[in-house]
Amino acid sequence: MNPASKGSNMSKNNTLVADLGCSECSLLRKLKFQDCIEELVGVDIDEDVLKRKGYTLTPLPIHYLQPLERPLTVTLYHGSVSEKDPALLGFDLITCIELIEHLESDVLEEFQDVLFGFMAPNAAVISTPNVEFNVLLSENPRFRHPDHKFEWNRKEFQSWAINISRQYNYTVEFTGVGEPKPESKDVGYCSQIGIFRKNYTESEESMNNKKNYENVYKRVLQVIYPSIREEKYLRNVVLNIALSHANRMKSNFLQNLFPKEEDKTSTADNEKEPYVMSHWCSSLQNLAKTMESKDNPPYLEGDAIHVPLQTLFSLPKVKELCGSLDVLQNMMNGEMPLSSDRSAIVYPLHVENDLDSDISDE
Ligand SMILES: C[S@@+](CC[C@H](N)C(=O)[O-])C[C@H]1O[C@@H](n2cnc3c(N)ncnc32)[C@H](O)[C@@H]1O
Ligand SMILES: [Mg+2]
Repeated sequence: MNPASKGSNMSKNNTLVADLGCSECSLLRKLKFQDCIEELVGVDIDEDVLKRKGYTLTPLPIHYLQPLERPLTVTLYHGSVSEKDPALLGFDLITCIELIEHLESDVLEEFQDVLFGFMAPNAAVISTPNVEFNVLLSENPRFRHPDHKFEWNRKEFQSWAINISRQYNYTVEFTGVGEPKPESKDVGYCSQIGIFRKNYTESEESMNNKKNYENVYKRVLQVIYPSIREEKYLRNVVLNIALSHANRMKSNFLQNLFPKEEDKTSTADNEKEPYVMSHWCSSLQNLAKTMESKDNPPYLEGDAIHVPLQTLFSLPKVKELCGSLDVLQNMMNGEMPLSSDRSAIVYPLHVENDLDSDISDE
């Protein structure tokens, strides 16, 4: 879904985060693990780096085995932060980590307007080198990177940020990363950070106007993570939990019917008794007695072990994911043989006969 179609996202649970100048996508890879984020977007003017590193954001096999509880879409765009694209509207947070010092002054001016005037996220984080810290760097370079167009001291960055905040109705506070040693603490952080928060709620009319802008960014990657919000993945997760539990219950039940030699605590006569129907019945009666106190234990009916769905539904995770017994029944239906009233999974005993002889042979 295009984030732009979601309006201002002011009263919602899903969080949209974009990283401008995302380069090798290292921040996006970390943000992927934040449970509240449902849309992650990266933008960079360097298409090659996006194509080279984009694969690191794609789902792994484990994501299919253990789908996320929330939906998560990751999109990478090739484009310039000096251009307005409605794909970047409605975001909660936009980060620009070590980006602005790579922009020529005219591009920086356009970027200011694009970020704070057009994209207008609820919050923005901008980091840039603090040139005062450079005296502590071994080679003491003028600039830390050949592509830097400028490096600001704290006063320069703060006055730029405060001006912008006033102009676009944001509030800004400052912090940084990379503390100097105590004896040099006057130079400030290695990298300085401005955290901007929007002071207003954008009108629907203004949002709608912006949505009409033409899309100029080129999408180079979009991946949708498997999530239990999607029926097929939810079903897989529920069936995995419920069926492994059902299998365990059925095996325990069988074990009680046909105890291994060493498990038997019966009399000497009983130890010699072959596994004939009479033994079966007495085992069953004992089993029934011991399980009477438990809610909905497995039971034998006809020539099949029945595992009640109610028991599986009472597993906390299954209950949370299904919401109602009906939903669990529908998921099981077609997957496992069910009793005629659909209240239990049916495991025919004749299939187990081989197992029985295996057990008694051991
Ligand atoms: C120092 S890197 C950013 C590092 C990255 N944010 C991180 O945290 O690892 C600067 C990035 O900004 C990108 N960039 C430069 N000018 C840009 C522009 N006008 N629009 C979008 N990205 C731009 C560069 O291609 C580069 O990948
Ligand atoms: Mg830089």
